[in-house]
Amino acid sequence: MQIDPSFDTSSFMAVAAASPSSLIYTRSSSTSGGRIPGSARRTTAVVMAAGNGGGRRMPHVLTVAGSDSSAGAGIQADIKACRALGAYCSSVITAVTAQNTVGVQGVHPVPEAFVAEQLRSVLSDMAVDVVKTGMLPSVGVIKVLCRSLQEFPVKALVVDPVMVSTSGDMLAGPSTLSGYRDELFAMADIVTPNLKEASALLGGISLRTVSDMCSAAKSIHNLGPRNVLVKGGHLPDSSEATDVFFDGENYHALRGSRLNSRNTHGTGCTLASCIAAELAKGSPMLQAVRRAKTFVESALDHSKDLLIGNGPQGPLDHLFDLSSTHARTAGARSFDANDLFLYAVTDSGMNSKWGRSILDAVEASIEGGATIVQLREKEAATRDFIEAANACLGICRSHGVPLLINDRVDVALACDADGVHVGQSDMPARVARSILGPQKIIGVSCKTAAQAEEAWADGADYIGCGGVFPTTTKANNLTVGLDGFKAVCLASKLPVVAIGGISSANAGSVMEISVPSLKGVAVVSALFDRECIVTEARRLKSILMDSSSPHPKLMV
Ligand SMILES: Cc1ncc(COP(=O)(O)OP(=O)(O)O)c(N)n1
Ligand SMILES: Cc1ncsc1CCOP(=O)(O)O
Ligand SMILES: [Mg+2]
Repeated sequence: MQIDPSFDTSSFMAVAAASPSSLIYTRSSSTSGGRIPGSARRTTAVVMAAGNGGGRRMPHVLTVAGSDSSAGAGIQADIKACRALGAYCSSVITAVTAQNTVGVQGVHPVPEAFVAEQLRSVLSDMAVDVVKTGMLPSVGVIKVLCRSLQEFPVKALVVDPVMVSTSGDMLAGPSTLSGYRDELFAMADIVTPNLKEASALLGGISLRTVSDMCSAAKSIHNLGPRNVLVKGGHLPDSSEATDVFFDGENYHALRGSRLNSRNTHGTGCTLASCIAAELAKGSPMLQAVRRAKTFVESALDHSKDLLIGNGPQGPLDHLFDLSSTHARTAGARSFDANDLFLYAVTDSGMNSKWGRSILDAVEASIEGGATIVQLREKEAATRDFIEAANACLGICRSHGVPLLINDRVDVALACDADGVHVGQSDMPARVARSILGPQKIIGVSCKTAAQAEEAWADGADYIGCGGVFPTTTKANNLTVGLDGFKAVCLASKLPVVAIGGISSANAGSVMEISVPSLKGVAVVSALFDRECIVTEARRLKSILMDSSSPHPKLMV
């Protein structure tokens, strides 16, 4: 164990506390310094063994970054952002900074050997999924990190090449550029420079347009990372905040509106941490980037009237959703409309045709990328339905995928599913809402703008609109066609998922109508009446990803 020479070792000592699971640092005049006594190490090991016996795993991000005393950026932002997206975040501190909403008043780097020790402590024990880097104050720290990652490989590495703070203060000198370019980038799954950082990495070139950003993304990609996101938040003369994502083949312009707010401190750290959290949860890269961007936009919006500090740059409230936990009891709901992206609806007839259990079918759809599952079991006896729903819930919960029950509010209640989907001849959404309470998800089938308006007024969370195309899965179902579907999307105040006759052959044409309320497609036969559900789900997802970019791909 390393001790910082400036640390007053005479006044602290590590002792094993009476409670076997904790180590407490107490003030003492002993000369045993900061070393963890052998007995304490053994105690820790015993607890570790006991703790590994079973239980719930959480997606785990390790942030390697600097501490920001104002808690708007750095380690503090990373921990809050990861938690907001459902990931655990451990932290290795590379520097302690004194900063506030005015600027950075001081930087105190942590000795490289102690960064190495922190890395070893976390990586050797905690089953980290994704490492995210922020402020790396020296080439030495970068080298230490690379060595640690070679010794303890993780699933993904997200590199935010932090150099300058939002206030314009230097956080890592130009000497770190070679460390990024020659060592770290080759190990990175994604690098997320802003315009200034991209320019610095490329020798100071000027970046003024989206086309410049594409060229910069390509040049940075040539340095080794698998993906590059150049953030254009500071692009001059633009009313939009366009980021360019490059995966080595395609460029995606990810557009968002530029929000006028004083509270933007830490948005870069937050974005990279959200990407890391999404990757840790299993999202593919582009989806992780999109979700991260959506989260940052929401956090910016929720924080625009926050008053913290007297300087020009205030922090975000990353945990704004906690306030809606209180609001939820008063009516607001927890529902992420992005979950409608690839909506899998089960069919027992198709499962028996292919000799599959409902459990295997649901599991395969999730493995292939389904983002929400609906059990539509028209023939099942109530008891069997509840049993199947309980089993499917186990799978869905372990993957963070919501599970809805079609038609049967009683079954949803019995198994505590995430919600229900009801049609125009099922229980009215208003009644379902009063029975299920404010936190459950409620979807309603709508074929007209008037029905969409009613669903909204009844307190639904989303609408399913179709059949967009003819289908044999649902008898006597009226087809609304792409035009009818688009009209409902335009009128709907709720997010919309398309349904009816959708397959990999036409999913692109649905998403390309590009109305903001359209969030995804719901499919039955295109997944469950196929030989390999995983393959079909993957195929559909990749079509959806390619066609649902807010703006067409930019090819340069
Ligand atoms: C997502 C989604 N949209 C529409 C439906 C159809 O529901 P409904 O109109 O009640 O018809 P049935 O599915 O119950 O036959 C759906 N299930 N899911
Ligand atoms: C349940 C439902 N509601 C409207 S169309 C439909 C069936 C969709 O099935 P498929 O995806 O096989 O066309
Ligand atoms: Mg129904």
